[in-house]
Amino acid sequence: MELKALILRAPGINRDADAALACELAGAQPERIHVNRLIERSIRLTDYAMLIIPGGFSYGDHLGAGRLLAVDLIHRLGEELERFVADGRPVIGICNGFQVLVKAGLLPGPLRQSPRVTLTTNESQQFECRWVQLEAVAHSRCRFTQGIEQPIEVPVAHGEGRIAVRDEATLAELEANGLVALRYVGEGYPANPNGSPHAIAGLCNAQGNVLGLMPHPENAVLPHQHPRWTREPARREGDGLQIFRNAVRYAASL
Ligand SMILES: NC(=O)CC[C@H](N)C(=O)O
Repeated sequence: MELKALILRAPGINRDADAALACELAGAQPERIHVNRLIERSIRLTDYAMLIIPGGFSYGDHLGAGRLLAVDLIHRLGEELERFVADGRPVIGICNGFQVLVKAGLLPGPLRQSPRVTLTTNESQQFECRWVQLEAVAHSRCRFTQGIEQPIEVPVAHGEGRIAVRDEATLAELEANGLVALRYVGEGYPANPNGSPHAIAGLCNAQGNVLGLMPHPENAVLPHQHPRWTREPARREGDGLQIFRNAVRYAASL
């Protein structure tokens, strides 16, 4: 069965082709769709099995990374998106896409509750661009990190990747409810590139079907994307592909 993945495009989004390749390698059929096509209803979100919001600099990161695209999503596509999520369909926001999901209130959710989590400027006060190690949190509710038992290597490239929470209780709640999906491996900077508390790299919603992460698994799908691919034993594929494969498998099971 053909499983269609909607890869959202918007002004300034620039990793849509990478996300499309990752979906294709994972067995889905990606379509890169501009947000305006959804807003004018010439294309329906509900015709797709999964949604990917890729990385980039949507609307030039004005008013804070992800903020303006989040406004589009809440105010012009809110109901459709809410239904999509409630139906349990996979939504993955990568880097700028994660920022969009958080600023739209879809992560950690529930939508329309006053936001207690945001993403803000890296502690280093600079854009961080390098490969990092990630671990999947064992007891997380996330559907797409299941079975990832070894640390994985993927790149990061962001200026506003630090999780900020309203209070300690919020952080404790994220942990206790299994909403922390991924962490950076290693103590402090530079292993944790942005200074997020508890080294959080990715969050999911309570249903586990919405994942947002700062690193870029879509740029770690082919063996030769890895920086040591000529020096280390042959890799069959990039570590990031597991996340997309899990999402496709889960979407197919719905
Ligand atoms: N690669 C990205 O998606 C970057 C996200 C955002 N523009 C930032 O700098 O934080």
